[in-house]
Amino acid sequence: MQPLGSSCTFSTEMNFVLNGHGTATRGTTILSPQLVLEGENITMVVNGVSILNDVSILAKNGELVTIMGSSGSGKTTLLDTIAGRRRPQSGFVKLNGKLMDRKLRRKLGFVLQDDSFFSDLTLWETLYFTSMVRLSESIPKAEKLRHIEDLAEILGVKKCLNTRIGDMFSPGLSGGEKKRASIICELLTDPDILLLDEPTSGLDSSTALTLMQQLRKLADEKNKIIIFSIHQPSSQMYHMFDKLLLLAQGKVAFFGDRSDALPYLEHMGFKCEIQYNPADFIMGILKSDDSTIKRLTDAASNRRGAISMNDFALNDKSGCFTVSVTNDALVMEKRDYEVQTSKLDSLDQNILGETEKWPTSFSTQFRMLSWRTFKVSRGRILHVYELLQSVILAVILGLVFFQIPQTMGSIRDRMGLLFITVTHWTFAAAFDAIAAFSSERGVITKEIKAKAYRVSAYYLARTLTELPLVLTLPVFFYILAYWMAGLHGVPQFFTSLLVLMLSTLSAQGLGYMVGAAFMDLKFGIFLANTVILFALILSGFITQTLPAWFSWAKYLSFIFHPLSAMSVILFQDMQPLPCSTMSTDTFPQCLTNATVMITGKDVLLNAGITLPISCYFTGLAVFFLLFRILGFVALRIRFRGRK
Ligand SMILES: Nc1ncnc2c1ncn2[C@@H]1O[C@H](COP(=O)(O)OP(=O)(O)OP(=O)(O)O)[C@@H](O)[C@H]1O
Repeated sequence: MQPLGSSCTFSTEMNFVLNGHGTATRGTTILSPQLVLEGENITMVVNGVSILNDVSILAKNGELVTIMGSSGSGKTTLLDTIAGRRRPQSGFVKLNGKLMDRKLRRKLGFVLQDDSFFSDLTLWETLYFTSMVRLSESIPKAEKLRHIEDLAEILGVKKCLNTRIGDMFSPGLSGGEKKRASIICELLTDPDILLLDEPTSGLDSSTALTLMQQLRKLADEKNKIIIFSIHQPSSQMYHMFDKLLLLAQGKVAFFGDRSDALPYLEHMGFKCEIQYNPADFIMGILKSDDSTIKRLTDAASNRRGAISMNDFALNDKSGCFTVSVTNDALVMEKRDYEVQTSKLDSLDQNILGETEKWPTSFSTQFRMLSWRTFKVSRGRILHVYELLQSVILAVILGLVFFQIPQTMGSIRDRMGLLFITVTHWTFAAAFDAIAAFSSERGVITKEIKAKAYRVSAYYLARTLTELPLVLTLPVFFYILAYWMAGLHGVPQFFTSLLVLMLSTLSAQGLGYMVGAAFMDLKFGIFLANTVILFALILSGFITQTLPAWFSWAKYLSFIFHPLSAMSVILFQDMQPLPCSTMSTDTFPQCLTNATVMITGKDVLLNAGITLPISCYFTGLAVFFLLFRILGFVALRIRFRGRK
């Protein structure tokens, strides 16, 4: 007798039950496949190396389809291709005969091998965000919350709902709990198809078995298509699978019912002794020498051809069909594929439904992303170390420049204080934004690729939510440093603080731009460092001896504008100061007339600050907007949607 879940689920001898929603459930087994997922002759070549070669796979409702193969055989690449994360050179992925597109991919959940989360969020917060953003707004909130509880219960993580996800620096959930958390994240959206890349890796054998039982239950009770890769399933797990796809060196070595795998391999000369774990036995074969692999993959490929030639597969649309050994089995397969292949085109494509472009509205996405950004960024930007650094640096600066006297000799000191302040917050804000993009890369890439939300909602939520956070420490710093240094004038304090805030936000915008464009921490830091140093050199505060033909370049420095604006604010109304012996180099007029008074205008002219303050504010605003707009463009290009 065929085990439950084999391709004989089509057999009329079995007991079929359709539930009230028209979805077939296994009571329990399906009469006809409502959903058939086909991967058809998929070939993937990267840098001239063939990673997948003419691989086909087919799965129907209620099936657990397992991809096995040694490391590097192409399992992840195949799952990525089915999920639409990678585009094959040739071949297609279809659902009910319809090419998978962005909308159909909504029916699909993908649990990655190394899933990424925000480590500072609790499991509940992670699941809450997912359900609020990825589940339709027509579902009441209470129902979404119940759904979270139910899934947490089913997958055995209810007790750790309030535990932080954690990371290598501050542990939280265990590896197995994280794995189950990522499965719940995907299950929350109730996908018809669930892809899992090595869901049992890193789990102990009993947790792995429990997880497999849960997946089996999902396939049986919720009638889902579940396709996953696995390395070393136990014998007990192996017998839960419906279909097996064996991959070796990117080629199919076998695809068919799990129950047919061992007879087929025996037919090919590999007999599995009764005491062996079949999975270990199969993995052993898949790690054989090149000639054995070639024999297996050629045989699998020829057999497909032979069956086609014999017209067993009829109009085989999938290009993949169960290879069986005995004549009886072939007859059985023929009947299956008659049903399957003839139905692929005629399958009710209405079952695919009209999927909304986005699961939730822009405002919901924005609200939830802001909620999450605030929780995640608050801990990062206002971290106790950052706070300590700001206080210590402000106090040191305040002490070094303590109550600077209003003399000619101190003009340079005051400029130095401004320079240090603006430079420090420029580096801090830019690097923080780059580091944040780099650390979030995994999560947002996964979510945006899954079309969970719009890039614009993410970017807007990110930039607006982080705005007050990123300004908190500079404001705090400036209050301490300004008043300790004795830079007098309340209006001057507030206006110069405004400039510092705008300057910090421009630098953060630069970080967004670089971070979004590259998302590689090392390169991002290198690039931002180079740009900031270049801007500093051009700012006119390090050297004033730029060649005349190059003097315009200072306007391209986003640091020149805030430094100039702050200088205007602090020096233009300065009390005129008499020349001193130290000022003759700086102010030549002191040479000719020692009684001349140096005004704030002289100081500014001497520093090359000649324009009205409004021009510097305009320059600042231009950089503030430009960096942010370019950041958005970079992000859009990075996540340009596939149709
Ligand atoms: N972008 C890429 N550039 C070059 N080679 C790649 C690329 N992506 C995958 N490969 C190669 O393709 C092969 C298949 O990779 P894949 O990750 O699909 O294997 P796998 O079977 O999932 O392995 P594992 O079990 O170790 O996760 C590997 O040899 C890998 O190095």
